[in-house]
Formats: sequence, C-alpha cells, structure tokens
Amino acid sequence: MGRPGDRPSVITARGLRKSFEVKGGATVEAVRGIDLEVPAGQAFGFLGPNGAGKSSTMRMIACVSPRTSGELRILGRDPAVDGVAIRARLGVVPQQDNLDEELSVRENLFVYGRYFGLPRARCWQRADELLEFAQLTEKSGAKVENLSGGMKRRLTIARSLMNEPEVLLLDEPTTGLDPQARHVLWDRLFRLKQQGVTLILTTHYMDEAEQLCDRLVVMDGGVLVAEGSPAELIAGYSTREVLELRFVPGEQTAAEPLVAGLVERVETLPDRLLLYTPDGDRTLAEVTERGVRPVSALVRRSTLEDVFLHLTGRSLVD
Ligand SMILES: Nc1ncnc2c1ncn2[C@@H]1O[C@H](COP(=O)(O)OP(=O)(O)OP(=O)(O)O)[C@@H](O)[C@H]1O
Repeated sequence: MGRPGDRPSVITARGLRKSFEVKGGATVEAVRGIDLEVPAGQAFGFLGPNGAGKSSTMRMIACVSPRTSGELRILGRDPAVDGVAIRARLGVVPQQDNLDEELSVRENLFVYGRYFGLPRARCWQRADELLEFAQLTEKSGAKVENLSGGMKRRLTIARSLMNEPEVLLLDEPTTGLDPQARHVLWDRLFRLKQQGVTLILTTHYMDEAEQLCDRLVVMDGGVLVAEGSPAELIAGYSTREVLELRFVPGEQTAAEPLVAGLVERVETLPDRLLLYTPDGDRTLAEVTERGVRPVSALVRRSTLEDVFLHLTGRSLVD
C-alpha cells in the first residue's frame, strides 16, 4: 500500500507486526502485517476505533517499542539499529500529557531542551519562541496544574518541538478537548505543516482526520482496511449523500423492508437507518411515498464515519 511521491519517505513499513505476550501464555496481535509509505511534509493519519492497533504502530515509529517482525525504516534508518539517532529527529506527543505539574510552563520547556542537550541560553530562547507559537506566552510563569486541558496539550506540543523535529508524532492529539480548544490546536498543527514538519497522528475523530490529514489509513483489528485522502476514501467507499432516518430505538427494523431495493446500500443502527444515495431529497420523497414514518429525517453529505461503517460494519466511536 502507499503512493510514494517524488518527496523522500520519512516512514516505510513492510509487513510490520507487533504482538504482545499476555498472562497465561496467550499472544495479542496488535499490528498484523501493515505496509506504509509516508512522504515528507504530509499530515498522515491513522483512523480507527479503540484497540485497532494505532498506538502500537505509533510506538514502533517513535522507536520506543521494538517491532515483532517486518521491515521498518524511519528517516531512512532502522529503529532497531539507530533508535537513539532517529529519536533525536522526532517529536512525540503522547496520548496522556506527562508534563511536570510542579514546574512552570516555561521551565517545562527548558528542562526538556536540556534533556536533548541544548545549551542553557538556547533552551530559554527556544522556550520563548515556542510559547509564542503555542499562544502561551502569557502563561509562561504559571504552574502547569493551573492550565486548561487545551493549554496543557499545546504545551505538550511545544515541548515536543524543542529539538526542532522533522517529524511530529501525535497520539490522539485532541481527545478530551472541547470544540474550541480542538480548533485552536488544529490551527497550530496546520502552521507546523506549513513549516515543513511531517505530522503523523492517530485519531478516532473523523472530523479531525478530514480537517488535518492529506492522507490517512483506516485501521481495524491490527490491519489497514483502506488508504487515501479523505476525499478519495469518501468517493471510493461511499455515495455523495446519506439520508438518515431516525426512529424510536428498535422501530427501525420495521421500516427496513419498506426501503428495500430503493438504494444500493442501507446500514441499520440501533435508532437509525442510513440510506446511501446519490440524491437524498429524491430518496426521502420515495421512502415517504412507501409509508415510512421516521421521527426525523436528515439529508447530509457522506463523511469518513460512513466510510468506516461501510468498511468495518461498526461505528468509529463506540
Ligand atoms: N502492552 C500491551 N500488552 C498487551 N496488549 C497490548 C499492549 N498494548 C496494546 N495491547 C493490545 O493491542 C491491541 C491494540 O492496542 P492499541 O493501543 O495499539 O490500539 P489503539 O488503536 O491505539 O487503541 P486506543 O484508541 O484505545 O489507544 C489491543 O487489543 C490492546 O489491548
């Protein structure tokens, strides 16, 4: 899988696998042989539900978890051999913030810079640049424990940029944030991409994938089930429009036979029927003619959520 462009690849994987031995001698196959090609300068996303294998893949790319088998090259090097050298060129934003709550915002950046061996004066200078970038200059002297969730995320991102990484890995960057905080964060990530940083992120939010990613892979059960740009995936796996018919939970099954044959594909959810159609308004008129009486009806454009439902038979967010 993959579409290598003329830009060099920052990540190449072939048959990449990760298994974990668990209690009782059983093996969990978290990643079951995936192929990846991520060109420099892209925002590349792993989209999938909980347990799909996204974090396990990210941890192998971050050189903190060895692969079980397969090939993996990051920035042209093998993490099993050159992990330390690769890590120096990566920025990592983990799923859970692990900031030092007792230190001030600015000190958190300083300490991280020192960890990467930057001279003291350069650490303070870089910290101030990144505070501005993260829109946290006014919070420079504040204790981390007094920051909002969105500010903490922005600080974690600022910290991951102390070593001027070429590639930034973000594991569910906006999980738990309110919509406004998510938009501020997306804006900062856009800026980084404009500056040439390759972004690799995991998410189970389809809007995040659509907003941020040039390309993405849909992951489920440790394998890749589709790859493309958000627009390509929607064009390839869904129709342009969806007619959503809402029912009192349970009553949607009675309507199923009435809509049969009207459209190419119908998905049944606990309180809804989704009818995939090139023309939602026309289909709505047809189902009304057939005597279907939903609580409400909505025509909307297809999203990545529909693609995911089509590919896996399940919703992205359980
Ligand atoms: N250290 C571990 N030991 C045993 N099993 C693990 C370990 N890490 C992950 N797994 C298992 O591997 C599978 C994939 O997990 P992973 O965390 O990679 O998925 P994910 O897509 O990132 O999910 P989430 O969105 O919940 O983070 C799951 O079944 C998980 O329970």
